[in-house]
Amino acid sequence: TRSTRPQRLLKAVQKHATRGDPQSVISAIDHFCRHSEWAMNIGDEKGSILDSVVSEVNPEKVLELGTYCGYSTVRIARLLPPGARLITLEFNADYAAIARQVIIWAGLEDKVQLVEGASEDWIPRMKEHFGIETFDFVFLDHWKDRYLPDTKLMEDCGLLRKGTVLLADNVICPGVPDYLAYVRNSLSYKSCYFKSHLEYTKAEDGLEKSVFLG
Ligand SMILES: Nc1ncc2ncn(CCCCCNC(=O)c3cc(-c4ccc(F)cc4)cc(O)c3O)c2n1
Ligand SMILES: [Mg+2]
Repeated sequence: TRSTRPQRLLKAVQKHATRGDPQSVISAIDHFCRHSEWAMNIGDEKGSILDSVVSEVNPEKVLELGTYCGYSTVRIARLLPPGARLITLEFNADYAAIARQVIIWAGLEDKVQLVEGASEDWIPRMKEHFGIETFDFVFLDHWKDRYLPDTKLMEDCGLLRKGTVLLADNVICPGVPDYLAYVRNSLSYKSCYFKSHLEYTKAEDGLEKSVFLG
């Protein structure tokens, strides 16, 4: 049977990227998505904004919601200090299998724990299952109608602390209007918008950075 797009993306990484070199993995995926097949990675333009926010926060504990093929996982993990940990949740087993291979090709498997399952099932188990107190940085890139309920769930589970930074992808396209209204109007968040473009296109999209005030 015909291969899947994530399988073809992984093949492009294994063909063009150097094992253990995260930047070459990022470049190989961006080249594949620009010149072969579009895929819903955050991409290079929004990816640079992600890089700058991660570098500013310099987090020890990171949660990523929605792994897909591991592109943003690699972007984040390559910037983490020694000993820092990234937990990434992926619902789709086929995507998770590809992402595991992409993360290994980048040589970042020691910093990353990929968990298969739904965010709503795993967020309540972060403390007892992973020994996590609170997260320093959360990247939201999963089902757009789960951004808001999962943010409230993280609050209720005590996973956010004064200063935790949430960064949300796709706040314009596909869009997360309920989440945006919440973080922009809540007295518990200081929020700002980074205008950009939908990955590999000219369409508008952007990232919303929201600092939890406790
Ligand atoms: N609850 C839970 N827990 C854990 C999980 N793991 C995965 N999922 C499900 C996530 C399914 C993929 C989410 N991402 C997107 O849908 C997405 C779409 C576009 C896009 C598409 C077509 C267009 F024409 C324009 C824009 C662009 C993006 O950058 C996107 O990120 C989970 N859910
Ligand atoms: Mg996205």
